[in-house]
Amino acid sequence: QKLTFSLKIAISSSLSKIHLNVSHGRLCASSTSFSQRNNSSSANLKVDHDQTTGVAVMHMQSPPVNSLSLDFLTEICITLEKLEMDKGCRGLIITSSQPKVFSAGLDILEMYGKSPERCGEFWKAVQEMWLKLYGSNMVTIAAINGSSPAGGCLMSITCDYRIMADNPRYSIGLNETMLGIVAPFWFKETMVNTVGHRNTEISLELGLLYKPAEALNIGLVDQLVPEDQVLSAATQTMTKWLAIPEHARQITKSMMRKSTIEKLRSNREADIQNFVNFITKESIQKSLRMYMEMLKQKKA
Ligand SMILES: CC/C=C\CCC/C=C/C(=O)SCCNC(=O)CCNC(=O)[C@H](O)C(C)(C)COP(=O)(O)OP(=O)(O)OC[C@H]1O[C@@H](n2cnc3c(N)ncnc32)[C@H](O)[C@@H]1OP(=O)(O)O
Repeated sequence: QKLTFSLKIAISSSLSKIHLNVSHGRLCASSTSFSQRNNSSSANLKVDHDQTTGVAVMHMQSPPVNSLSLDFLTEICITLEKLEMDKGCRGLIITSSQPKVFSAGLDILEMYGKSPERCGEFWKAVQEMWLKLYGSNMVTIAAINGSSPAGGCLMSITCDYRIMADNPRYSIGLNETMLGIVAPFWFKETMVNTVGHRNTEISLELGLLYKPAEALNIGLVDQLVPEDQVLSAATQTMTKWLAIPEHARQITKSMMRKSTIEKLRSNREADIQNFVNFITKESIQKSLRMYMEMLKQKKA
């Protein structure tokens, strides 16, 4: 199974290279389509692709809380790759089918008690998801219909636009320090690019999770809507973004993001090594164990 996932990531990476050569200025006409149905027991994603609008909605449905495991990340990467290659898909909305949670972030169990090799494979998949999403030529909108801590927040801020359910029970933020771990430079830079240096400094050092109104106030999300309108608001916003001349929007996006992307692209191996060395430390493993116990206690 491990080999299969490595292979999938490898295929996915090479497709990405092909894509980079052909993606700018692609035509908008819809000729091909990709659809993924939720009728397989292994599928944690449902993709509804409306070929008439060119918009795909990716519903995350990995119970209980859409935590990003290696399997789930691999599934997301393959789906992103297929949609990116599909000329008929110009916009992507990411949302959750799980109640109350957009995504609980990286799967803590992937970082606890695992071999260095497995940790490395996991981190490569995290990088891959970020590279695909942050560098996507599609218009990407996060329809955040639940809590979105850490990796869930990262996923949201890699999108072009964020719409969150106006429910004070939900929160969003890069809370890594609360787990005794450190958001790597590319998490940090994505956050700086979203809310600025000072907000990021406070937010990351304190591991803050923001209520929707606070998140709107610092620009971590762009819009709040009633919970039952998150998807419709995302669809409306998508229409506006898709009305902009495509090549101009794509080049502008690339100009804004390419230095951050390039920094990770040219340092992937070192970044993996850094993660593995850090996460496998005895003291960090202890912090993760305590955090997981705290999560269980909170439930009891
Ligand atoms: C050099 C770089 C080094 C390191 C960089 C690493 C960067 C890490 C990034 C991350 O994303 S770390 C993950 C951080 N995530 C969190 O802190 C979220 C923790 N979860 C929660 O706060 C809540 O679960 C919730 C998302 C708000 C949902 O709350 P709810 O009450 O609805 O559910 P509950 O808490 O009962 O959880 C259900 C079930 O799921 C398990 N769970 C929750 N989150 C995770 C997770 N991220 N990974 C794995 N498992 C998770 C939780 O323990 C429960 O399990 P149980 O049913 O078996 O008890």
